Amino acid sequence: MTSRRSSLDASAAHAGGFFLDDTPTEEVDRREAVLESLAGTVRDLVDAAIRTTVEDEEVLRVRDDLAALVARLRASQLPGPAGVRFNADRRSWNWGNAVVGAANGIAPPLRVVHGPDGCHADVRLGAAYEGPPGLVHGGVSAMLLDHIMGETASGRRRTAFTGTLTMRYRRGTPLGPLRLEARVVREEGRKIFVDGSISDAGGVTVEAEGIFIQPAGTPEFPRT
Ligand SMILES: CCCCCCCC(=O)SCCNC(=O)CCNC(=O)[C@H](O)C(C)(C)COP(=O)(O)OP(=O)(O)OC[C@H]1O[C@@H](n2cnc3c(N)ncnc32)[C@H](O)[C@@H]1OP(=O)(O)O
Repeated sequence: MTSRRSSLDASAAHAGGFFLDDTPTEEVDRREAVLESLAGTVRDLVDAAIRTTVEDEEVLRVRDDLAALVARLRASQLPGPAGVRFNADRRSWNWGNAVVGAANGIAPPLRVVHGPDGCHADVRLGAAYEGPPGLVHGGVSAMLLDHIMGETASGRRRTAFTGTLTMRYRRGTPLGPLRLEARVVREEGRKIFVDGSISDAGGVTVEAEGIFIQPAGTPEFPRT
């Protein structure tokens, strides 16, 4: 069994909530791809577990097989959550993040695209995100908007925490392909006002307004 502590345990410096890590970008990219492939299978597992109709005995056998696989991954673990890290190239990674974490099988995951006028992301939500029958859970919609709006406020250069997030659910958001959009409306000192929305093929289903705050004393910190 190989153990992989390396520099992922290092936290020699700290900038705007990000921890400096001396892992080279090439190794970060390689490891991220490996964890991402595992998370994809975990996501598939969650969907399969929700929708399975196999007999009880088979469900229990699969449970036991999975417990053995969990024990293999537990053979070497970080002491706590994955956190947010960056290296000397300013490559940042947050593999456990609830919305975009590459290693997080319960993250959709959202792939946020930064553009000149804000951010957008295309995502397909399946059975694991259901609230009302066939529709996205309202809390999931809020979580995804919170993230993309927060990333829009941060603009990959500063830390911005959600202060207030106001949601307007205009109609049910169907499971399936969706688009999220967010843009900065205005800034007042450390306050960044952001609008966001979720749309399906028929138009906007959810609108949100948020006030994101740059915590006092956090430096600007450009990153990729
Ligand atoms: C790159 C990754 C992006 C990820 C995006 C994900 C976004 C998230 O989920 S963040 C997690 C959820 N949010 C949190 O946990 C935040 C918890 N709250 C806090 O940390 C603090 O209350 C924080 C940072 C919001 C404000 O703290 P602080 O910097 O001390 O604020 P403070 O100095 O009192 O106020 C500064 C200004 O903001 C305003 N303000 C403070 N809190 C709020 C609030 N909750 N809502 C609206 N405005 C607020 C104040 O009125 C003040 O305005 P003005 O300058 O006009 O008087």
